[in-house]
Amino acid sequence: MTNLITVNGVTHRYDKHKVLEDVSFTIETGSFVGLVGPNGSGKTTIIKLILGLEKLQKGSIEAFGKPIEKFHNKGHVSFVSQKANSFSRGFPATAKEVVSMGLTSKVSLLRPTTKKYEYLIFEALDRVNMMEYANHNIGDLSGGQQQRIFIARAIVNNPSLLILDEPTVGVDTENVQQFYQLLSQLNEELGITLILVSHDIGTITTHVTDLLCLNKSVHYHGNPGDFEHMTDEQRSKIYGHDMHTITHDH
Ligand SMILES: Nc1ncnc2c1ncn2[C@@H]1O[C@H](COP(=O)(O)OP(=O)(O)OP(=O)(O)O)[C@@H](O)[C@H]1O
Repeated sequence: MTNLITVNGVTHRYDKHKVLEDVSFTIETGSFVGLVGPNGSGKTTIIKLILGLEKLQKGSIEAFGKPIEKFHNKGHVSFVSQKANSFSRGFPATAKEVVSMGLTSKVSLLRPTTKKYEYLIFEALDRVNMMEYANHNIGDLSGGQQQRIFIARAIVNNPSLLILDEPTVGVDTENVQQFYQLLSQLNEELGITLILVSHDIGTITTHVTDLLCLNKSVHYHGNPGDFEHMTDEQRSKIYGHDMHTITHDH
């Protein structure tokens, strides 16, 4: 397997507050990585650095074999944030239109959608089992259905890497398992490498291929099965209350 992302010795501060310290890890092509850690442990910060949304201060990051400073994301990397599913009822866009926004680099919103792009939009809707909701208003859908539409928007460009930040926030508990199954399908059938940022360490270990525990530094990176077989004491050393060393102030 090749490395899609290589993070090497990254340290990051907000003013004097050090939130990441000497963080190194690799994300292999085709893997499904669960990035977990307590509140304020630096998960969003490392994602922002990988996405080039935060300037690198110390260390290096390579994406697709290029230094992050020189990597131009032309649809290779897609991102779904936890805030994606906050559309209010009656928001004036259909599910189909929301998915088409994922194609904006290829197609102007002002031009009528061509047949080729329609096909891509319906293919993405089909992937997330939301074809029948194509013409529904996004605001009328449930949190879980909206999140599926945002996944469709994120995959319509055929990305190699999909990063999801707490995507199950707002998804009903009974639909969370189905949601994780959908992510596994995207990983296994479409070969999309996934990074799933989550607090939900108990549930995700059964779905991901790699577990990455971050709390300012990397506390565990490896097989989720090995992590599951550890004693509570071992786990809590890696991911427990004694790891809440960083205050959460946002
Ligand atoms: N732009 C910012 N300016 C100052 N401090 C920040 C900024 N963004 C994050 N922080 C602080 O940096 C620390 C790490 O935040 P980050 O959002 O990366 O953690 P997280 O693990 O994603 O947290 P959560 O799980 O709560 O989303 C926190 O203490 C946070 O308050």
